[in-house]
Amino acid sequence: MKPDGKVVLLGDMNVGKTSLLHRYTERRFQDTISTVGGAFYLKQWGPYNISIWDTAGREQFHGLGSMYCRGAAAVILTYDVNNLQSLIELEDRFLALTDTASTDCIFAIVGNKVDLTNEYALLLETEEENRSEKLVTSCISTKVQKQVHLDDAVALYKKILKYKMLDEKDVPAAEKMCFETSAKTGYKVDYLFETIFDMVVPIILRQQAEGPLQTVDLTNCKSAKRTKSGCCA
Ligand SMILES: Nc1nc2c(ncn2[C@@H]2O[C@H](COP(=O)(O)OP(=O)(O)OP(=O)(O)O)[C@@H](O)[C@H]2O)c(=O)[nH]1
Ligand SMILES: [Mg+2]
Repeated sequence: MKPDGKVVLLGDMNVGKTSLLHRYTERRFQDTISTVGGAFYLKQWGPYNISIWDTAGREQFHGLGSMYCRGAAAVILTYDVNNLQSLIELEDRFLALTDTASTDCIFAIVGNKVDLTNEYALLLETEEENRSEKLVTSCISTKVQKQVHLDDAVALYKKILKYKMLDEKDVPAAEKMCFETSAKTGYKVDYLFETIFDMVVPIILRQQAEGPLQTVDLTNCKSAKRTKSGCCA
């Protein structure tokens, strides 16, 4: 079955990409091993099949990233809120991989592992339905000061718009596209994926209306060759 649209998880090793996808698809947090290459999961969203690609953050698999991003309708750039370097890497190492994504690709920036921070209890307070969880987490004393703040993610989002030469007026607001999650507790994980799926639907419709041309690179190669020989003749 051919997926209608593609969502790609990118980010440094150990930030929790696989754990986020597991949490969403299997509804639990389990031990992971560092991803080799990449893997995808198919999600039925209304009448559409969306593939979610989990990629490897390790440097040695870096070359594969742009291949996974080809034609992507959304890219989820993931960092660890307790590791500033993981946010810096998104700009330095991962952003360029998204050059192969769809021209109207949506970008989300996700800070994972918020459960480890001392702000977590505060975040939960705003979430009425999580009152019981708050009691459990307040017993844990190993909380740390968050290293990366939402403002840093918002700043990166604005840099991405500049890099892509997009106008803030034409894309979803930075505040809407920067998320903080915990794959461990499930905090905001469904919200993240489902917000993205909803936003991907119009892109799927546009991709389908334009037909397969846009995603088949081979066609572009052929027409480029023809033009070249045309010039020589
Ligand atoms: N406390 C906490 N730990 C997490 C969370 N998400 C992931 N982890 C842990 O962080 C480690 C790395 O998680 P993975 O999901 O394998 O990370 P990844 O981004 O897929 O890493 P690569 O596949 O190497 O790119 C594992 O030990 C997870 O259990 C989270 O939200 N909170
Ligand atoms: Mg992984």
